Amino acid sequence: MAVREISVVCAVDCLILLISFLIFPVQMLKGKRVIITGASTGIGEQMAYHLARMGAHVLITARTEAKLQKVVTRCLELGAASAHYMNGSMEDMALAEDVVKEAKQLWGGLDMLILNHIGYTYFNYFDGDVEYIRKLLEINFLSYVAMTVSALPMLKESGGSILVVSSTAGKIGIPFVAPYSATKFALDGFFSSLRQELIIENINVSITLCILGYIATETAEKTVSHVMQKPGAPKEECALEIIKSGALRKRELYYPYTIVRIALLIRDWAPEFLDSLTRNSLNVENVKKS
Ligand SMILES: NC(=O)C1=CN([C@@H]2O[C@H](COP(=O)(O)OP(=O)(O)OC[C@H]3O[C@@H](n4cnc5c(N)ncnc54)[C@H](OP(=O)(O)O)[C@@H]3O)[C@@H](O)[C@H]2O)C=CC1
Ligand SMILES: C[C@H](CCC(=O)O)[C@H]1CC[C@H]2[C@@H]3C(=O)C[C@@H]4C[C@H](O)CC[C@]4(C)[C@H]3CC[C@]12C
Repeated sequence: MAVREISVVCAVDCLILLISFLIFPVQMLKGKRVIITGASTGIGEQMAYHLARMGAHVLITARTEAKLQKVVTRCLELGAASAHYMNGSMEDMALAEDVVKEAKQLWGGLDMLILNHIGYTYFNYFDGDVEYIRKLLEINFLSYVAMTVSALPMLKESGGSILVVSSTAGKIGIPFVAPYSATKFALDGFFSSLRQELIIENINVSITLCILGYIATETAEKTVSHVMQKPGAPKEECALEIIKSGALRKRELYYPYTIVRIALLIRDWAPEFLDSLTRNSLNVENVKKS
């Protein structure tokens, strides 16, 4: 991409960030009751910290209790109105429902449900393991549906928001992530259809689908840095953009905006060209069949 294009892209990004900052008063989240799943590390952890700084009540989930305890402690230091955790695997649909019950127990209601966790994801040629796909669908998709079903009554009462964290791999065909991509495409199908039904029924619950490019989290860098030709985007800024898009009840978030938005535009007008661009954006020679 020539220098001129890069400067235009950066200028557009800066303008978008400036506008969204100007129209997003941080006090919007003060006192709000928020569940964040997958918040022991990565983007989820950063979302918990941003919400804490905004004075929200947070209930965070993941499997690793020790990490959750540290995040809760940090959230309280940062100014959270309250901070609690529940640990367990989202393979267990009962846990998905119990987290929502805990929010009702703690707060008597819920304002924002942030569905963010994912199960172990490899970055390699699909190995034919159908059982792995079944398990990943349970963790990355069905648990999101189960939590939504449990949370909807409280969200209808509060006029709240559902934030679904997805990926460009949930909108376009990217090699080496077939099982993961299937779970993210499923999220788009289910939540985009549910959003239509909520509008038809005049139910004031927003659904924001967050389409993310490569983000510099520890897990992602460990998994793909050897294949990526550019560094990931900052997880802290990504987390803030997710929260802002949900608070402003946006239909979809694209982050990094320009990269993801251009990819989706090319997808609709020249899909084969995008497929070629995507393959060329990776050091595919570094992906060794396991
Ligand atoms: N990083 C990136 O490049 C991109 C990320 N995204 C999306 O952003 C979201 C967050 O990604 P990222 O921060 O990188 O992920 P991380 O791997 O950093 O964090 C994943 C979180 O999910 C938890 N988790 C893992 N397995 C389970 C399980 N079985 N049950 C419950 N919780 C579980 C982890 O904690 P624990 O292990 O303790 O359970 C952790 O808190 C995901 O939805 C991902 O698809 C989208 C595009 C790009
Ligand atoms: C390579 C993709 C970016 C293509 C581009 O040119 O922008 C990345 C976009 C989404 C990434 C995957 C993702 O959604 C998160 C997964 C998180 C796991 O921890 C492992 C890494 C991911 C499979 C990650 C891999 C790079 C992307 C496909």
